[in-house]
Parts: sequence; structure tokens; C-alpha cells
Amino acid sequence: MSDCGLQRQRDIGPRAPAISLRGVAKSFDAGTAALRGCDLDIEEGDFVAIVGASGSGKSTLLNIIGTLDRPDRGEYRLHGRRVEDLPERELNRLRKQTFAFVFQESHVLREETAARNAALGLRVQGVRRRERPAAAAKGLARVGLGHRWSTRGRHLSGGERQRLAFARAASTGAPILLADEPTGNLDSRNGEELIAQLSQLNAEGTTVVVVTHDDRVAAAAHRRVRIADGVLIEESGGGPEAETRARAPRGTLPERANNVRRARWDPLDDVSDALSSATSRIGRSAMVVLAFALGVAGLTASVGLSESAAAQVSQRISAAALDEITVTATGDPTTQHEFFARTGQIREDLARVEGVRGSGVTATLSSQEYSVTVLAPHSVPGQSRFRGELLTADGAWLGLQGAVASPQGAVAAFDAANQRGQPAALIGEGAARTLGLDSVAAGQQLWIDGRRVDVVGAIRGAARAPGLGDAVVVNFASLAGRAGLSPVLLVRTEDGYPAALRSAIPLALDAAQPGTYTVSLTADLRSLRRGVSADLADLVRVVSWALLLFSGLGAASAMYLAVQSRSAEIALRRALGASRPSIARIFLLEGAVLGLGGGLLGSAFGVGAVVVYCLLQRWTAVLSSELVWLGTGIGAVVGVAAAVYPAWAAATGPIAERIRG
Ligand SMILES: Nc1ncnc2c1ncn2[C@@H]1O[C@H](COP(=O)(O)OP(=O)(O)OP(=O)(O)O)[C@@H](O)[C@H]1O
Repeated sequence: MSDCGLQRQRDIGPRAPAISLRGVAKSFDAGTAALRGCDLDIEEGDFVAIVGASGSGKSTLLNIIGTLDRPDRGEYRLHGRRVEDLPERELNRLRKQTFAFVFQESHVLREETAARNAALGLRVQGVRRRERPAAAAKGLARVGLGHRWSTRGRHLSGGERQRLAFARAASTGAPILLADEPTGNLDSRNGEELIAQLSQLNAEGTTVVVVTHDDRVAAAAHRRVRIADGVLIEESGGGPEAETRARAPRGTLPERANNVRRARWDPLDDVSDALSSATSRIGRSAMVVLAFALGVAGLTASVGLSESAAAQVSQRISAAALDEITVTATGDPTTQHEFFARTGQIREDLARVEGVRGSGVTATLSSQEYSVTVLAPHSVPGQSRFRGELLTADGAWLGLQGAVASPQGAVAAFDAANQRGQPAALIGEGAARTLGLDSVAAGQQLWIDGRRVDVVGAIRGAARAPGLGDAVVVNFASLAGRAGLSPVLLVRTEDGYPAALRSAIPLALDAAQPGTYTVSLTADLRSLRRGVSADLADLVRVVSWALLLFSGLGAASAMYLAVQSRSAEIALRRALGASRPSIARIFLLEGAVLGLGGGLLGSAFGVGAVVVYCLLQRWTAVLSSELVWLGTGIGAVVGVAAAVYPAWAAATGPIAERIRG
């Protein structure tokens, strides 16, 4: 295809054309040659209409002129400067100060007011905040929207939005206005108004280049160039008369670009953009905040709960360490059995040892091995079995644990039954509920491995063994003849005696063979507890961090989708001259705002969960104020981290393609 060219005679004056294209060609991925080597000169103050069939390359040409796209070949000079050589920063400056755009779609920000929409270009230009309202008001008044100052974009009609888009472009004072099908979506009245505005702006000195199918727009222009198959043909208005018209005294580029005082980057604008974006898409923002909140709540709650639990265990162990010793019989089942059989004697022996306040015996039974039912197993086959804690003990052991039983004297009855060789049980109130017994009445029975056991009372609580409320405790007689029990003797001492009694107790029990018994001090458990709770805390932390990571990933994908849906808005900001970092900043800040919100909410949820759980467990909640700050800070950091990829994607996407949508 031969080159096309609409080259003005260069001998008519010393000044370079405002826009000059030579051999500009552009193809797209699929091999579509949109432009095949175009030459075009446009003088300052010109009003040029580019017409042509659909798909002939008009928008591509306009995008190249406006630096929204780059040509593959050829040369583009703007006021004599080669655009191809300009760095990204200079291109941003051109879009900000030299060009103004009106697209077929208005790309009005739906949740922003007309005033903020009209001032968008001024914001990007860095015009001081206090100077913007007057300039935006002028722009709105010019298109007859002065009275819609505070109306949100989404409440304006299609025609009003396009007028607003025109006001946004006109407010910047850019010397070149590029319009792509500006009347494409308008009815004839609105279309005519817009054409009048274009003519007016041109009369004030703005160079206007408009791509159009609309004959009325083409007629209003001073020059009309046709593009067919990527080739330009001058149709009308390109003669000497147009030259004179174009050279009429008008505001020159440097004059107009400097007519507004410029300010540097205003961080408050970024914050207000981030806040406005977060609050205008309230549903999406709520989901993102919730995702962050769940992660942070999980983290805060698990740290708080593991610390509270550790403190609770520490308290118990410290109390026990002061006055508790446990003794077990080493060796074969016979020795164990004898130990059980001799408990009366053992307790008498121990009572004589100085510092011993009392002792009692217990053994934990596996509720897997023992069948505990409310009704006789043969009478109701298949009835559900008790799966909670089952243990055997004497009344002395229950007393040492501070067990409170009802009715009064229940523990004595429990022991007395044992003396008589009669099976008896005490049921914790929680266990009674599990067994389906509303209250433990006299004459109630349980069946343990087919043996009937009388229930003599209920355990309402035990200060030193809270688990007893959920356990079933049977006397030794209930297990007569059973082998394989491992009894544990609990010795309560005067405060501070356990260590001193460590070697005395085995001797007191069997002077000939003290090695038969193993003595453990609860203090020994401390180091064990530390190890266990450190392992547990590590595990809890790993799980919580994983939760936080997943919630961050969830939020990141929500933000990425938001970038996709805001593609046109981002392109519009870029077309107005916003730099890539400034676009990225909006998303990073939005991520920080949402993460901060999620962090605060999550910390509150987490702390609430710890408080409620500790109240239910009657623990002391351990909550450091750092936990709240940590949760909030982590929320903000994860918010920013989650926004990094969406921010990058927003900042680097192609402008022209995004404007097309
Ligand atoms: N990003 C792109 N990727 C692939 N092809 C593209 C792209 N942009 C434009 N084209 C193709 O380039 C050709 C010219 O497109 P362009 O939009 O410039 O035409 P147009 O004259 O403005 O059309 P219309 O009047 O319908 O808007 C078309 O065939 C179009 O499909």
C-alpha cells in the first residue's frame, strides 16, 4: 500500500506545526495494519475532523497523537520535538498539560460528584486544592452543569455525563483537545450542544482534533481528512485560508500551560482517592475487610488464647508444685494390684510422715474399654455409651481435689459403699447431662461393663480438678476383679514440702524396697509444660499465619478483580497524565486502608473471642495491648502486600486498549 500524506507547505512560516506525523504506521498483534504510513500536519488553532469508515484506523491515529499509543514506524513531532524520544515522565507531562481528551464513553467516575469529576484533570496536573473548585465551576458552567455541582456521576443522564467529560477536559486549559466520537452516544440536541462547545473552545484558541462519523461535527470543523484502510486523504479545508485561520493570534502552548499555578504532589489527594474508592464500592470493600478481619481475628484469638491457656496451666502447676506429690507403683500388674489393695495401710503409713496433710488414690480408666450406660445393656441393646472421662478414686482423693458433691454426705456414702464392697458412683454434672440425666436422683443407677453401680451423688465442681465436673467416678468396689489398673497416689503436703519428701515417701511406704515406688513432683512438670506449650504455641502460630496468608490471598484476588473492573477509570487517569507510580499508590493506599480496617475489626473480634472463651472457662484472659496494635499493623501490612500485584497490574496496563474497554 502506498504512503499517504497530508503535508502542508513548510514554506509558509518559520513555526513548526503543532502536530506533525510522517510515515506513521501501526499494526496490532493479529497482523491488522491499522495505519500504513500516514503523513499529517496540524497547525496550532486548527479544528480538524478525521472521518472514515468503521475500522479504518481513526481511533488508532488519535491515540498515537495523544501519546496513548506508540506507532510501530514513522515519526511524530509535537511542536518540533520527536515524541518517540521522550521518556515516560515527559509523556505524562504532555498528557497532563498539552492534551485533553473526550472519548465516546464519558468515563465519568460514577460515585464522585460532578465537581470532583470536573476537577480530576486539575488534580492530576497538581493544581492546588483550593484553586480547583473555581476552575471546575467554570468548566461546569460552560457546559450548563453549574447547578449539578454536587450530583454524583451515576445520577447524571448520558448527555450530562458527556458534557461533564467535556468540562473535565476543558478545565485543564490544555492547548490541544482530542475527541473520539464525542457525539456518538448523544441524541441530536445534546450532540449539537457539544459541537457548539467544541467550536467555542476552538474559537478561544484550542487546537481541536476530532474523530467522527457525525456529519454535523465534520461540518463544524475547518478541515476534514478522510482515512481509508489506514491511509489519509484531505477532503476539504486544507488550503491557504485554513493556514490563515490557524495562524490567528491565540494563546500559545507555553502561555496556556502555565496559566494555572502548579503545586507538587499532594498526598492528601491519594488518601482521598483511596478512601473514596474504598467507600464507593462498599460491598466489595466490606468483603475485602472481612477477609482481612478473619485472618487477623484468627491470629489475635489464637495468640490470646494460647497465652491465656498457658497462664492458666502455669497457675495450676504453680499451686500444685507447692503442695503436691504423686506416687505410682513401678513394676508388674501384681505390684499394681497390691498397691490398690493396700491403700488403707499406705494412707496410714503416710499420715505419720511429717509434712504430709493427706493422701488419696485414683486411677484413670479408659471409657473405650469400659461400657458405661444408663440402662442395663441387655435390656436396651445398642444404647449409646458414655465417652467422657471415667476414673476410680477414694473419697480422700476427691477431698484433696476440693470436690463438692451433692447431696451432702455423698462422698462419705461413696466410701462407705466401698467398705461394704458395694459398687457406687458419683457423676459430674456435665457428665450427667451427657448421659441424659436431668438430675441425679436417689436410686439412680449406672451400668459399667454390665455391672450395676448405684449413683450416690453428683459432683458440682472441684477447685483443683475442674475436669471432674465432666467425669464419672466409681469406687474401687465397682471394679473388683478387674486387672490392668494403674493407681496413682496423690499426697498433699504442707506448703513447700514436696521436694523434701521426695525420698522420704518411698521409704515410708516400703523401707525394704523403696524402689517399688516412683515419686513425681508437680514441679517436674513445669519444664514439660513449657516445652509442650511452646510446641503448641508454634503450631497455633503456623496455623494462624497460614489463615492470614489465605485471607490475604483472597483479598488480593478481590482487589485484582477490582482493578479489572476499574480498567477504564485507570486508563482515563493515565490519559489525564497520571504517572504509573501515582496509579500504583492509589491501589497500595486502598489496600492499606482496607487492611487497616480489617486489622482493627479482626483484633476486636479476636479479643472478644478470647474474653468470651476465658469467661466461659473461668480463666483469666491474658491480653496485651500490643496484641491489638499487632493485629491492626499486620492487617495494614498484609493489605499493602495484597495490593502489590493489583497495583502493578493497574499501573502497567496499556492505556489505549483500556480506554476502548
Ligand atoms: N488493541 C487492538 N488489538 C487488535 N486490533 C486492534 C486494536 N485496536 C484497533 N485494532 C484494529 O485496528 C483497526 C482500526 O481500529 P480503529 O479503532 O482505529 O478504527 P476506527 O476507524 O476508529 O473504527 P470505529 O469508527 O469503528 O471506531 C481495526 O481493524 C481494529 O480491529
